[in-house]
Amino acid sequence: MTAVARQERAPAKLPTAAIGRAATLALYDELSLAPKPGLVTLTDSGSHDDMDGHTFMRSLFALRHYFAEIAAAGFQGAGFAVLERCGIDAEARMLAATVGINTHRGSIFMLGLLCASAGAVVRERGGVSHPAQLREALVRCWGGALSVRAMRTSTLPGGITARRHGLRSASEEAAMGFPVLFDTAVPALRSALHRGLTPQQARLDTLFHVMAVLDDCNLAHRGGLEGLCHAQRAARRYVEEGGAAQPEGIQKAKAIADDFVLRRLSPGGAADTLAAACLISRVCADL
Ligand SMILES: CC(C)(COP(=O)(O)OP(=O)(O)OC[C@H]1O[C@@H](n2cnc3c(N)ncnc32)[C@H](O[C@H]2O[C@H](COP(=O)(O)OP(=O)(O)OP(=O)(O)O)[C@@H](O)[C@H]2O)[C@@H]1O)[C@@H](O)C(=O)NCCC(=O)NCCS
Ligand SMILES: Nc1ncnc2[nH]cnc12
Repeated sequence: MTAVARQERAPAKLPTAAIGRAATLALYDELSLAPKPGLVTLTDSGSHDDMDGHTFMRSLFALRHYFAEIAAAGFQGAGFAVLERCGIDAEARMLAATVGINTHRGSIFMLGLLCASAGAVVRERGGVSHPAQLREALVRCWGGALSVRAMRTSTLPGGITARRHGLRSASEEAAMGFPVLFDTAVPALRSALHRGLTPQQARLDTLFHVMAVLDDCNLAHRGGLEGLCHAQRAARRYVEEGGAAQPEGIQKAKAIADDFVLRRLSPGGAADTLAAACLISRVCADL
């Protein structure tokens, strides 16, 4: 399709229930991707000894109404406190479903904010045509509150790790309008799909692009700065060598996955960012 034709395409009418469904499917897109370095897939637990594919499926099922609810809140122009309440309640449902295991806390936050942003764009325009509209709505509607929130002292592992090492936390990424998501993950996914990679290859390629640049607090929490730098170097090399499109793309990804398991590394923040890019590809008429 030409650029002009793309510009002229009207976004399809998108109800908030469809945004919620897209988020649930995006979490499944991420979970079902294999191989994945250190992360849980449907068939292996990666670097985790307390969760597997079933734990994630239970969590995903428990979250399915949350994403539609928070999209509806965004559609209604709700303030940040309402979104935060929805997120906290969803986190409680996740922990009940997984018996206390943190499967999706980062996704509840990140995909929740994106669903709310999609709801706001749908109210204003009827549908979402371009990823930039989501970023603009996020910053305009809740950017101020997110910046205030990012200055609070977190007592959670990710926040503590970010402070200790001077990294950009999940809250700070959100306050800045998710730069890694919009400037790295979405362009990587778009480019891979346009080059004709399969959806699985495109997601794998995107995951590595994200790992190469994200201050992933899960990696630093488990492996210190050394673990984070090791993972970023491995991802950069993989991308420079041709990523998932190279003939040995899957084998090399498997070798990196084995290395991460030996080191107990798990890029949970990159996994959330991949799921968020998959959500955007599902709700935007033009990716
Ligand atoms: C704002 C919150 C997200 C709090 O964040 P904070 O940074 O204070 O602390 P954590 O909750 O510990 O970390 C945030 C999670 O975000 C993911 N993440 C990590 N780095 C980044 C990054 N640079 N950018 C974006 N996202 C990032 C990551 O989530 C994923 O990993 C988790 C699983 O990993 P695992 O290794 O098993 O983790 P643990 O159990 O913690 O440790 P172990 O002992 O096992 O090693 C999983 O959650 C993934 O999704 C970080 O975990 C937020 O908590 C908050 O305020 N929530 C309530 C409000 C809300 O959700 N509102 C929504 C709308 S406003
Ligand atoms: N598949 C996965 N494995 C481990 N942590 C994650 N956080 C988000 N998705 C994950």
